Amino acid sequence: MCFSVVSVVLLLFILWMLVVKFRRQSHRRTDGVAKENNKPEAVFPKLLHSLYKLFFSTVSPTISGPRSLPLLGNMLDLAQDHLPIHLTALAKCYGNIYRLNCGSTTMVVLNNSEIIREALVKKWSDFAGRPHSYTGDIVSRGGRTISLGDFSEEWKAHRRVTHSALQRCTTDSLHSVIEKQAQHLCQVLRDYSGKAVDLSEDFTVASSNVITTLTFSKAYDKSSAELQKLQECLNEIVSLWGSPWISALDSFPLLRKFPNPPFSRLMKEVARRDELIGKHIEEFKKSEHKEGGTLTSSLLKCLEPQQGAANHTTLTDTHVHMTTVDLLIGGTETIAALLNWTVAFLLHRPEVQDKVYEELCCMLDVRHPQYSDRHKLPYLCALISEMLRLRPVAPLAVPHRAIRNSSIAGHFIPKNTIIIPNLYGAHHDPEVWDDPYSFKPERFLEGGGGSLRSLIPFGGGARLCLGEAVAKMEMFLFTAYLLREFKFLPASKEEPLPELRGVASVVLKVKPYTVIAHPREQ
Ligand code: HEM
Repeated sequence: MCFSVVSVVLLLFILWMLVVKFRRQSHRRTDGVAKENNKPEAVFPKLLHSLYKLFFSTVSPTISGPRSLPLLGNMLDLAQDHLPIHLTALAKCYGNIYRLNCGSTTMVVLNNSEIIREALVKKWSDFAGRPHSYTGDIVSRGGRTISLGDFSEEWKAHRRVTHSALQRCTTDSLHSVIEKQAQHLCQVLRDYSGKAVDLSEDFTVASSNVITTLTFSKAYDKSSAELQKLQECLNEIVSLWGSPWISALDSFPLLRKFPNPPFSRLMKEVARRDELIGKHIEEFKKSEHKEGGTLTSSLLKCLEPQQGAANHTTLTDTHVHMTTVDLLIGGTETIAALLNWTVAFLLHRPEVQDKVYEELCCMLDVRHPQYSDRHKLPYLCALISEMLRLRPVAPLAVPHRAIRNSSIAGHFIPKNTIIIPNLYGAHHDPEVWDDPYSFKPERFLEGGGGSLRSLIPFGGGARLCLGEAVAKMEMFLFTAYLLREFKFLPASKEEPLPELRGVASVVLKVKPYTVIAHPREQ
């Protein structure tokens, strides 16, 4: 009863706002066509169209989905605390492709790797867009990040230039940068002298240092106030932006008129982020590394006018700034979360660590691991693949947008439909994976039945994770160094082992836990 009253009041309020909006719009227009529309009868078809969009989905009627409530649509589904698990459960009822409504937006959720591949890889040019959103524009300075920018000539130039700069760094220096961080991380763990600790911050510092070294030739100590400020601010932005309080503003514009403390915090953190990164770039421009082979120096060079080249790029200082944001956000919490998941799962199956350790000792003897050793270390590689399968740290990738009318799995998908690739669901599909919820690295050994083709933790197509090569090298070297040097033991016999469901926001993280890093005898 109470719910119905609230719904009716909200509906009346929205109707009133729409009438006011259309009346204002029609008064503002002055051209001939607009004068036609000034007639009150032209306002109402538009009003009806908006209401129609609000209530009814326009995707193929053959795509089913959970019941959509008046006005709220499927907001309650989208506000679930572990969205990837909830979306995967919905796939059991509605199939591998289903629809959700949110305000006037229609979303199509894809839950199996073949369907995801069809949209992201085979039909990449139809689905390479990103949704335009009010809050996304605030976080990305009007869509000027690679991750949130829509598919356009400017975005393509931005991605191309960053991709080549990253490739150059990967060839020239990435291996030694990661090795240095892996050795430093091992030293930090040795210094704990067998104490039970939460390692998540150490993993964050190590992965963040890889990115700051690549971009600015700078690495930080865990105690650095500068690093702490930056990490705090980026984490806060990611977690606030993933919260339903903020996403609701994209689907229900009227809510922007009301006070929203999480949104005010988001604005404050974005301003703080821009101040911190801006300071870094200005310091870098003055430093001796300016001419060196870092990613930022390559990007800054692209902005300089080339002799004889007419307007060679549309990129600006803002793009360089936002590339740093993209790489720091994309490249820090993902790797840290995956390392943290790996240790958590290894505590549940300690014999896996022993097998990796034996393989490392047998193949490398006393030598440090190199990325080129990966072909000799199948068990270690199987462990990494299994972690990427079980806990894809970007479980719902980043939403895509259909930039033209298209189809997926034979269903009509109109332009502007939002596509959610449920990578978590695809990696737990019982049709593809035997015993999908169990931690079994052996499935990726020869004859184990695990399908590398169905493993899509980095997405695919035009929007394939830009840091895939960096991430693979980091995962390999960090895991090899850690498992070579330490045996991870539970904090105590009394404490329960880490909980493995995790907390899902933009990044899927394990809940905090403590662990003992016991040094192996060398
Ligand atoms: C295990 C680690 C990682 C995983 C699982 C991962 C996964 C993903 C996924 C699923 C996407 C979205 C793809 C899509 O929209 O279809 C993505 C995008 C992106 N990732 Fe990663 N990522 C990882 C590490 C990194 C690293 C280390 C960097 C930077 C060095 C990075 C930078 C980016 C960027 C810039 C994008 C946006 C690409 C675009 O929109 O064109 N990621 N990542």
